Amino acid sequence: MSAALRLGTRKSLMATTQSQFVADRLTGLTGREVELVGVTTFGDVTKAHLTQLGGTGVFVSELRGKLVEGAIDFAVHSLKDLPTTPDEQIVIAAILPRDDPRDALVSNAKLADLPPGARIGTGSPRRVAQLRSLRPDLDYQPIRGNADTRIGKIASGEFDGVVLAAAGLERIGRDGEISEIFDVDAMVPAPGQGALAVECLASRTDLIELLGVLDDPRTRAAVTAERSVLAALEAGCAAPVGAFASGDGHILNLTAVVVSADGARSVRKSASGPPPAAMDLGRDLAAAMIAEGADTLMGEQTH
Ligand SMILES: NCc1[nH]cc(CCC(=O)O)c1CC(=O)O
Repeated sequence: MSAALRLGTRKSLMATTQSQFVADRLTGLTGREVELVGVTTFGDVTKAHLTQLGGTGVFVSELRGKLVEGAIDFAVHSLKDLPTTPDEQIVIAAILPRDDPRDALVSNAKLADLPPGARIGTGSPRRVAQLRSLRPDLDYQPIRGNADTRIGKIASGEFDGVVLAAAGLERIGRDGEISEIFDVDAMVPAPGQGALAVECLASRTDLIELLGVLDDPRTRAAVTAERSVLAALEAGCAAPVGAFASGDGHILNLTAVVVSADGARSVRKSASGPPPAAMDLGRDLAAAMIAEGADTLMGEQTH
């Protein structure tokens, strides 16, 4: 009997739910016991806006610190929250089969049926910009807190709707409150949205091999293309950049969009290629978008 593997997790409902899901799956596939270790991150306790903290990467870096200290063996992250710049000490040992990649509106009405001036909570420039191009007449306001806290601000009357990832809402059992799920063409998702990544130390070759049973090559190819767009645009998770890829294992179809803050202008492009060339597909698409002014549009963003 080997000792239980320690899985470090943030303590939010979404984080513990997805960590427990991965733990159960790993135990089911390998027989290895997994023990959850709760970690409080600075991003969980501060009241500052995430865009001011340098994005959701704050949640990631403290769990990586625990890996380096040896306090935990592996960690589960929403891939969307992982910076595209690699950390030499850390590897993504597995990317799980993707859940619903789409954005969803939690409200008592569909977006088209909300009255002019309705207050919509979302702090994501990508969501605000794309929502503005669908409904320029609504009032978009930043919102903080875990998904359950945000949804609570509808009942309290602070907001008429909030926009969140469908996958996250499903994980915390709040998908019943979704009034509309946006088609990926209307609201291009964030790179990596809906996919979970498992990280461990690059030096733990035994563990990397064990965790590899969780990996889904099709999801990995799709999110590699999406994240490659983001990296080539030199953008982070706070940028108004959407990228979504899907494929059948033989061909990968990638669409990416950069939207101006007011939602009025955008650069949007699609390309297809073989899954092993996912990285190049994303990089080349980003280059074509830059040639059409994508970086100028992004340069206009201010917080
Ligand atoms: N930035 C927070 C975050 N990171 C991952 C998800 C959702 C789950 C996922 O995309 O896997 C969320 C919440 C949201 O955007 O609604």
